[in-house]
Formats: sequence, structure tokens, C-alpha cells
Amino acid sequence: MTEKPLISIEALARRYPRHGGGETTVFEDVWLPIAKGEFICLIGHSGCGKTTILNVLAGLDQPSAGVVIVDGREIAGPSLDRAVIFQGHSLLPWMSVMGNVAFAVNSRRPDWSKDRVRAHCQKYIDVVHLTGSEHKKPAELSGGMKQRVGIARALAIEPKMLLMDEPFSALDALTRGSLQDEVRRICTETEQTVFMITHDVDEAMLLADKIVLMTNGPHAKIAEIVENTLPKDRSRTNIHKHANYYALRNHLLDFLVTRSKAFTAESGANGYDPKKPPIVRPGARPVAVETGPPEPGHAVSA
Ligand SMILES: Nc1ncnc2c1ncn2[C@@H]1O[C@H](COP(=O)(O)OP(=O)(O)OP(=O)(O)O)[C@@H](O)[C@H]1O
Repeated sequence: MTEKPLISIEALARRYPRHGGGETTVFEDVWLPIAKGEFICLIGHSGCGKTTILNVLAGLDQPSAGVVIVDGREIAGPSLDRAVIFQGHSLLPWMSVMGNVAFAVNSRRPDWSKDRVRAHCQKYIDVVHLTGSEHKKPAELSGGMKQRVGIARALAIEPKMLLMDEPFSALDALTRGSLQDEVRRICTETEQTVFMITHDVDEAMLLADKIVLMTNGPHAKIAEIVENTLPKDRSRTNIHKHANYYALRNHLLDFLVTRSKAFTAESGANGYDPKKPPIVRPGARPVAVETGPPEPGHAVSA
């Protein structure tokens, strides 16, 4: 990354006191630059600290060491610059769809007129295809529709960064698929910067520009940053037809099944530097070699 990142996670660590004395280091030495408009998915086994990192980015948790810099400033607490979409939709049950979105927009733009807020909210309600349901209360909506309201609400405050913690995991497969497509379309169109946690390799391959792989905890770290080598115009229906699909998928699965456990030994042999985790492009030809047919397997660059 040559330009200055929008967000910079630097030397982040989280420790908790251990029963009986001492402390447990969940993760440490986590470094990650995130460029404006980038869609990042974080993948790692349960307990490696993904949600904790997201909470630190949101300003809802304090790191034990390290900082998060957004637009050149260290973050200190929550901000409407960083909107969070959780697994549960956390809507205000007594308010309509419009009311829920407007509530957030009013907090962000207290100087806006009622009409301006309404028009702005309507734009995002339309974007998530909830036109016609503006007056409905959460109890009248399906799980997928509620999640759409959560997405519209987060997007409507036009945050610098959208944070999502497994936002689709509680949905049925059909709803999940169509919402994934919508989120991808919206984030691409609006150049939204996104940091998302998922356990789903296929979801990460569809949505992310970069897939950040974490080693198992305790003492978890970023093992690799995997660049998505599939074309930008990918969709759920054509993604598996691309030549890089299996190289990318197999690389991610191999990491999760095998390499995430043995990473300490592997990294010791390879001169791993947590400040600059290796950048991997499965299926792509090595960046320095621009002639000849694409290489099989995957290329690695530091
Ligand atoms: N308040 C706390 N006190 C002690 N330990 C905690 C506390 N909060 C979290 N932890 C521990 O920190 C570790 C990381 O938790 P976190 O929820 O961030 O992991 P995760 O990678 O998001 O897991 P999952 O994929 O299961 O959601 C866990 O082992 C958890 O037990």
C-alpha cells in the first residue's frame, strides 16, 4: 500500500487477568493498514480475538497495548465515524423502519431539517430494497428485513468505516445470499471502507478485497493478508467458474485447517515480521514476473 491508510492498527494487544494470577494474552502485535474503500474480512478460529479487535476499532473496548489511528488521529471511544452492525439487528422496537434510520441520522446531523433527514433516510431505505416498508415496526419484519434496516441505518450515517461482526450468520441461506450481494453492491458503489468478521470462507471470497488470517490464540497474530485474486465483478453465481477460485479457497481452508495451529513454528522458519505480515495472492502470477502464462498454485510477496 503506497498511499497513507485511512485506518492504521498498530501493535494492538489485549490481555486479561487469569484466574489464580498472571494474565492471558489473547492477541498481540497486530498491525494492519486499511485503505479508504477497502473491504477487509477477518478470519480466524474461535477465541483468537476477532470480536475484541472489532470492539477496539469501534471504541467499545480498550487495547492493553497499541493504538488505532483513523485519519491521522488516535481513536478514543466510540464515534459515529465508525458504525457497527452486529449479528442481532438491535433495532428500537417501538420505532418504524424510517424512525430507526432517522434516529441515527438525527444523532449524526442534528442541524438538518426534518425533511432533509427524511429524504436522506429514504435514499438508504431504497438502497437496501425496503421501499414500501418505511412505516413498519421491527416486529412486522423478517430477520433479513431487520438486518437490512441495520445496514441502512449504518450506511445512512455515512461512517468513515463500517464494522460488521458476522452480520449474516443468523439468517437462512437464501436471505444471506441476497444480502451479501446487496452489501457488496452498496459498498462498491459508495466506496465504503469495511472491516468484517466472518467464519465463512465463501462469504469472505465474495465480499472482501483482502482476507486477513489470524493464528489461533492465545498470543494470536495476523499470519497473512490474502489479496482476493477474483475479478471485481464477481457474483455468487459466477465466482466458482474463475480460474483462481480453487487456489484461493484451498489456500484459505488449508490455513484454517492446518497452518493456523502450527503457525509459530512456520513463522520462525520464514523470518515472519508481525509488523509486515506476508501478502499472498493465491492463483496470481508472481508480481515481479509479468511474462508467460499464469503460475499454478499461489504467489507470495512480502
Ligand atoms: N472480559 C473478558 N475477560 C476475560 N477474557 C475475555 C473477556 N472478553 C473476552 N475474553 C476472552 O478473549 C478471547 C477472545 O474473545 P473474542 O470474542 O474476541 O474472540 P473471537 O475470535 O471473536 O471468538 P468467536 O469467533 O468465538 O466469536 C476469548 O478467549 C475470550 O474468552
